[in-house]
Parts: sequence; C-alpha cells; structure tokens
Amino acid sequence: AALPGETAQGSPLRSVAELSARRLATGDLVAAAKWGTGSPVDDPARERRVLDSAAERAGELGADPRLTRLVFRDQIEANKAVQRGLHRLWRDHPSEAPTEHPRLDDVRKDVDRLNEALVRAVADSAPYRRAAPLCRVALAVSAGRVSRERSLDELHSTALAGSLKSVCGSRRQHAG
Ligand SMILES: O=C(O)C(=O)C[C@]1(C(=O)O)C=C[C@@H](O)C=C1
Repeated sequence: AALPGETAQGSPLRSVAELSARRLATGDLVAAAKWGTGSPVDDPARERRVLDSAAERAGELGADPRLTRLVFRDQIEANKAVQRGLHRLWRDHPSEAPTEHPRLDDVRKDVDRLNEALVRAVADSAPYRRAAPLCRVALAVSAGRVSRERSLDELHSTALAGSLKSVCGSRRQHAG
C-alpha cells in the first residue's frame, strides 16, 4: 500500500535524497566561489539564517521544527565537508582548481530554493518516521540510487550519507 505523499516519482524519502544531493552539488559552487578569496568555509551567521528559516517553514507547514533543524544541521555539515574536501584537492592539485568563481549570492539563491523544497520533502516523509528502522533502509536505498544516477564520487557520496542521518529521526532523541 502506498504511504501518504507517495507519487509516481517515488517516495518522499527519495525526494529528500535527491534534493540533498542537489544541495550538496551547490557545495562545489560555494567552494569555487570562496576559493582564492580568503572567505572561510564557515559562515555562522548564514548558518543561523538557514536553520532558523527551515525551522520556521516547518512550523508553518505543520511539520516538526526540531527535527527539521537537525536535518539542516547535517546538511550544512555535509556541505562544509564537500567544500573542505575540494579545497584540499585544489591545494594539492592546482591544475584541478576552478578558474571561474561563481558569485556566492547567486549560489545562495539556488540553495534557498533547494532548502524550501527540502523542508517540504522532510515534512512529507513524516509517515516514514513512525518506523525508523524501515525508514533508514528505504532512505539508504534511495541514497544509493541517487549516488549511482549522479555518479557521485567518494567525497560526495559520503557527504550525502552524512547529510541524511537525522531524516528518519535523530538517534539522539532516544538517548538518556
Ligand atoms: O553559504 C555558504 O557560505 C555555505 O558555505 C553554505 C552553507 C550551507 O550549507 O548552507 C555551509 C556552510 C556555511 O557555514 C554556511 C552555509
């Protein structure tokens, strides 16, 4: 039987995995925007804006702001892992470094659109969280498919797995 939110394109978990991969791909552009400019990978003020607006949108949609915030924390950490990995690569192999620098503000507009879609997909995947172990299996399958379809390298597929770790419910919420 189909769960709520299931469509011909697949489950909301599939959408979460796909959108997360697209959000991670922006990490390449952000890394290129910052490369050689002295701008640090970490921008705590921007992170706060991303987290606050994701939580606020979740609330408006009747979804769980706390869980949404955890998911976005993981998304941001994964994005930074990609940026750091690429900066390391470009430092060690300067011939692979980008010669064009996208504008950070432009990339952030794309990130904002992906954030909105991701908040919705996380909200739509709420029914799956009722059975966390099944949710984790289904999500891992989706992430594997997305990795293959997009031919993700090790850096990006590892980051994708990290970006998804709270989607089926945080393990932390059961601790203590
Ligand atoms: O917007 C940036 O500058 C990014 O590096 C992207 C991002 C994010 O994933 O949203 C990641 C790290 C920064 O600390 C802030 C935001």
